[in-house]
Amino acid sequence: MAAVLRRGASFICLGSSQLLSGGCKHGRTCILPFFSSNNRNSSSSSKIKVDLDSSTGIAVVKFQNPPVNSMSLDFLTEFVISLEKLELDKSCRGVILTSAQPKIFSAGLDILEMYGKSPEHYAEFWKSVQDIWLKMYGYRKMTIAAINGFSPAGGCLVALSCDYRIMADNPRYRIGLNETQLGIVAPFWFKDTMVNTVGHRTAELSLQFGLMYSPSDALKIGLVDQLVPEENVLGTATETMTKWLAIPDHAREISKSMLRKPTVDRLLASRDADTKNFVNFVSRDSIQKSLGLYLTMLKERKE
Ligand SMILES: CCCCC/C=C\C/C=C\C=C\CC(=O)SCCNC(=O)CCNC(=O)[C@H](O)C(C)(C)COP(=O)(O)OP(=O)(O)OC[C@H]1O[C@@H](n2cnc3c(N)ncnc32)[C@H](O)[C@@H]1OP(=O)(O)O
Repeated sequence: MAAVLRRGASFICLGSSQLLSGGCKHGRTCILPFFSSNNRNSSSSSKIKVDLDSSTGIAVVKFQNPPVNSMSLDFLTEFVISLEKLELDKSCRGVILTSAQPKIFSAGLDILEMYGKSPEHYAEFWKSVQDIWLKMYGYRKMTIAAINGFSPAGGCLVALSCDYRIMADNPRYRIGLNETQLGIVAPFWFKDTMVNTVGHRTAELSLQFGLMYSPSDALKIGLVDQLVPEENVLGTATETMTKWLAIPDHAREISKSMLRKPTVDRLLASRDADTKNFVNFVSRDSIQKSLGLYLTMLKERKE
């Protein structure tokens, strides 16, 4: 089991062979955070970097999983633990998600986690995908996606699960739920998240074609809320967060919950069936073949 080590203002999770303290979620052992007295608390595990400024209440969570921030099981586990920790931290009021990788927000789910593995592995992976969406879509604190690069499929879902989306105005970037182009199907909660953001008709076109939108088209359909020059993405996200934080937390939080809880509850009511569906679907020979061809296509593009 991969170790999650957070140094400085942080906590440490280790595999079961290195037990150090009481249990935490995800079957890992955690030493809970120790914060220094200054206003900035930084922590960096291998794939997620967290920088919390407790004087403003704003945390920046950076994806750092080169080359493309694909969401592997380890990435998702570290990501959900970071969000949980920030949700419990009273000095944090809002979270900005962005990427430490140039030109890529996230390439979405790690296709290698869905290819050539056992049914048990697919189930474990899918539960971690559900976990991150449930955490993000129902997150109590304000969230902004600062989308500084390509954002297909799972990357788009993460952005859609935030309260506000700011994207770099670079015409080369793309964002969208492109699952059908890989020969797979976005599950109902990906679809619900898209419908809740862009409306039913746009989602029909978007999901069936697996459309990837340029930043200006994404703005037109309401998939993102704002475009800014690439170098201003994080700065604008911080300014925007400051404006949102002028709203009393409890009022914003209850409003968000009223709007999103029914969507979250749909998955909570059928998590096991959804996992079984995924495992059956992804284990099919035809789906494995599609994913294999897509991986080959990604590699051959470079040659
Ligand atoms: C009815 C029942 C329904 C039940 C539900 C069933 C199924 C639902 C299933 C799944 C839902 C999945 C959602 C997803 O997120 S799938 C992932 C979709 N992602 C993509 O399509 C993105 C693919 N990648 C790209 O387009 C480009 O890589 C990108 C534009 C992001 C970056 O381009 P760039 O040129 O910079 O980099 P590359 O050279 O292409 O890539 C470098 C390296 O990384 C590998 N790679 C890229 N993306 C992924 C990925 N998502 N997973 C794993 N690996 C990835 C790529 O192959 C290169 O590898 P290498 O050649 O260096 O070894």
